[in-house]
Order: sequence, then structure tokens, then C-alpha cells
Amino acid sequence: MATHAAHAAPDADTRAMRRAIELAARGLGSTSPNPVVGCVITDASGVIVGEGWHERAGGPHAEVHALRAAGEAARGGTAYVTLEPCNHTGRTGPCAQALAGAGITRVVYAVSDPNPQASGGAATLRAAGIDTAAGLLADEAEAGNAAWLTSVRLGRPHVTWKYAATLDGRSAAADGSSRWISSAESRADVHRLRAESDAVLVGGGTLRADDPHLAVRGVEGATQPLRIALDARAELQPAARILDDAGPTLLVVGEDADTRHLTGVELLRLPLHDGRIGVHDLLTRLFRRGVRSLLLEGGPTLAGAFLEGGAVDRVIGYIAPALLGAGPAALADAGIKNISGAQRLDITEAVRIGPDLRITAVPVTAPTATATKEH
Ligand SMILES: NC(=O)C1=CN([C@@H]2O[C@H](COP(=O)(O)OP(=O)(O)OC[C@H]3O[C@@H](n4cnc5c(N)ncnc54)[C@H](OP(=O)(O)O)[C@@H]3O)[C@@H](O)[C@H]2O)C=CC1
Ligand SMILES: Nc1c(N[C@@H]2O[C@H](COP(=O)(O)O)[C@@H](O)[C@H]2O)[nH]c(=O)[nH]c1=O
Repeated sequence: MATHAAHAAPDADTRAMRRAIELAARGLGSTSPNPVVGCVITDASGVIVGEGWHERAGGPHAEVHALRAAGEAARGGTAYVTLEPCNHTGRTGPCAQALAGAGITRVVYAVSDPNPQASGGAATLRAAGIDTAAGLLADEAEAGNAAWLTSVRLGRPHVTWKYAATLDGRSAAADGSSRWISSAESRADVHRLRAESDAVLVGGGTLRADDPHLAVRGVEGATQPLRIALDARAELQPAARILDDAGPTLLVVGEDADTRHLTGVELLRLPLHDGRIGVHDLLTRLFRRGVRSLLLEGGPTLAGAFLEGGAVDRVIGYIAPALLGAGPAALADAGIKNISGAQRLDITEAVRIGPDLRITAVPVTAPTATATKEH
């Protein structure tokens, strides 16, 4: 269909879409199970007259906020949207119709909506005679919405494995102590990561060794993610910090576990495979309850199982300038037997956080959807 050249210079389009991507990011952590979406509206002469983003699930979509801000100035204007405008009536009405009704004559969106219930917005816009183009800054918009897009495409939550390690790759000392490997600045950064996630997960080893709290601290306006711990035999003590009232907690136990000593905590009972909870069983159940982004905070054994199951979509390592020489590696066995089986990654970012280095990387080969085979 038509492209952008007729109404504005391409760089004006790019600037407006980049702004829409920035706006979308403001919704991270509060829109799930919906995507983050940003929208910029320019009037007929190309001046920005409205901005909006999807702020929270159940609230108005980005386009609706931006149209409200633009008012009559939207007539004859262009809408820049990070995701294809929706075509369905959910908790709010279809955005494609709202844009047409407001007199928008051109729509530029970055990424097509993979959700079968909401897609078709572009066709509706075109049928209404609106000049509609897709794909502008698609890679940037896709990265900004990676968690939601991955989860809708794969039918499981997007998984970020985060760890802290010394420069020699140790995640704990020989005696098991690991607090703290990374700096206070890095740990504050982790709280921001938690705030952007729907759920935070630790394995049984970490649960027993660290008595983790997993709450978000020091992030203004943050929504507390669901705290999840694996505890196959329900060994957790009622005084554990994860059970306090800082936020919701889900304890994942074996289907036959004796949980009589644990009252007031939500339990998810799953079958055990060789005494272990199946990674994909767990992910499927979490997806069904609306978890779209999961922060896996270790430990090394569980991270190995996730990697082996093809269920790590992003790795964030906080590398501290310290050496231990002994102690567990950041990642335990992931079923990789030889160098040709190494999980290769692309580094997407490397930044200093206080004295540490934060490295973000994504697998070179695409991770897998939910699988029936468990390890
Ligand atoms: N530096 C860092 O970033 C971090 C360091 N740590 C450190 O790591 C150590 C703990 O790690 P680790 O001992 O590896 O334990 P993990 O936290 O990785 O937990 C592993 C345990 O999780 C349970 N589990 C259930 N299902 C699975 C599955 N499918 N695959 C694997 N495990 C499963 C099992 O416990 P169960 O017996 O209940 O079935 C298993 O023993 C501590 O010393 C801690 O301080 C931990 C987190 C982060
Ligand atoms: N040791 C270590 C981390 N460990 C992780 O943080 C959890 C503790 O969280 P909380 O109890 O909420 O403070 C712990 O169980 C483990 O998952 N994280 C880091 O950023 N840096 C570190 O050096």
C-alpha cells in the first residue's frame, strides 16, 4: 500500500516513530498481559498535536490517549503507532475505528499485531480509505516490546535470566555465600528490572540458601511482580521472607507435596520429572495466568535447566570486578557436551553500572515455544 513520502519527509516520520517508541516504554511493567504501545499524532501540517501510551491493562490504548490529547487537530493528520492498531473490542473499543472516526488520514505503524484476536487493524484502516504503512523502525519497536511479542508468538512468558558473577564467572563463593557479588548500584538496577517484569523466579537451591525477598524496592510507582519459587517437596518455612506481605507469592511444589504447614500462600502443584518441576509445564501454566515476562534470578542449576529447555530469551549478567577462584559457576549443566553445542549469544548492550559491567545478550538461535518433552 501507500508509503509515507506524500505527506512528510521520511526523517520527520522517523522522529515521530522514535518518540512513540519512547512513550511505549513508559508502560513497561504495568500493561501485562497487554503489550506496551506508544502513539504520536501529527496534524495535517506535520506538527505533533497528541501523544499517548498504553499505561495499564484495562485502561485506554495508546491511540485513544493520543487522540484525546489531539482533539480536533487530529483531522487530516497522521498517527504513528508502535504496534498495528487493534481491530477488536476488548476492555476498550477498536483503535482502528477510533483513528478513522477522528479523521486521521494516514497511519504509520512499526510492528504487526501477532495476536489473532486483535490483528486486522491495518485492513480496517485501508478499507476506510486511510493511507496505511507498516514497518517503520520495526526492529526498535520490536525490541521495546520483546517480552510481549515473544510470549504471544511462543505461547509462554519471555524469560530473562539475570545473574551476578565475578570476573572469573563465579556466582557464589566456595562456602555458598554470594551476598553480595555485585555492587549496590547494580542491585538497584535489578530492582528496576524486577519492576519491569510480571514475575520473578528462583529455584529451590536459592530459596534455601538465600531466603530471598524478591520484592521491588526503591522504584517509584513500581508494580510488585509475582514472586515465584520452586520448592518440589514444600520445604519452605512459614517465616521465609518471600512469604511476607510485600507482594503476591506463588510456591511451585510437586503434585504430592505435603503443604499442611504452609497456609495463606498460593500453591501451584505440578508433576515431577526425576524429582524436578518441568520448565515448560511451569511456563505454560504461568502464561495461562497472564505472565508475559519472567525474570529468572537463578540459581545456576535452574538457569541450566531453562537454557537446556530453550527457554532463555535474554541474558543480563552483572559482572563484578572481583575474583573468587572457587565456587559455583554462574551457569550449571545445560546439557551442552561439546564446544560446537555452545549457546552463542549476540551482545546487545554493555554498560558500566557503578564499578560493575552489565552485559545484555540474546541467543543467536531463536529459543523454543512450549514443548511437551521435559528434562
Ligand atoms: N550470583 C547470583 O546471581 C546468584 C547466586 N545464587 C547462588 O546460587 C546458589 C544456589 O543455586 P543452586 O544450588 O544452583 O540452586 P537453584 O536456585 O538453581 O535451584 C535448583 C533447585 O531448584 C529445584 N528445581 C525444580 N525444578 C527444577 C528444574 N527443572 N531444574 C533445576 N532445578 C529445579 C530443585 O530443588 P528442589 O530440591 O526443591 O526440587 C533444584 O535443586 C546459592 O549459593 C545462591 O547464593 C543464586 C541466585 C543468583
Ligand atoms: N548474589 C547476588 C544476587 N542474588 C540474587 O538476588 C536474590 C536476593 O534478592 P533480595 O533478597 O530481594 O535482595 C538472591 O536470592 C539471588 O536470586 N543478585 C544480585 O544482583 N547480585 C548479587 O550479588
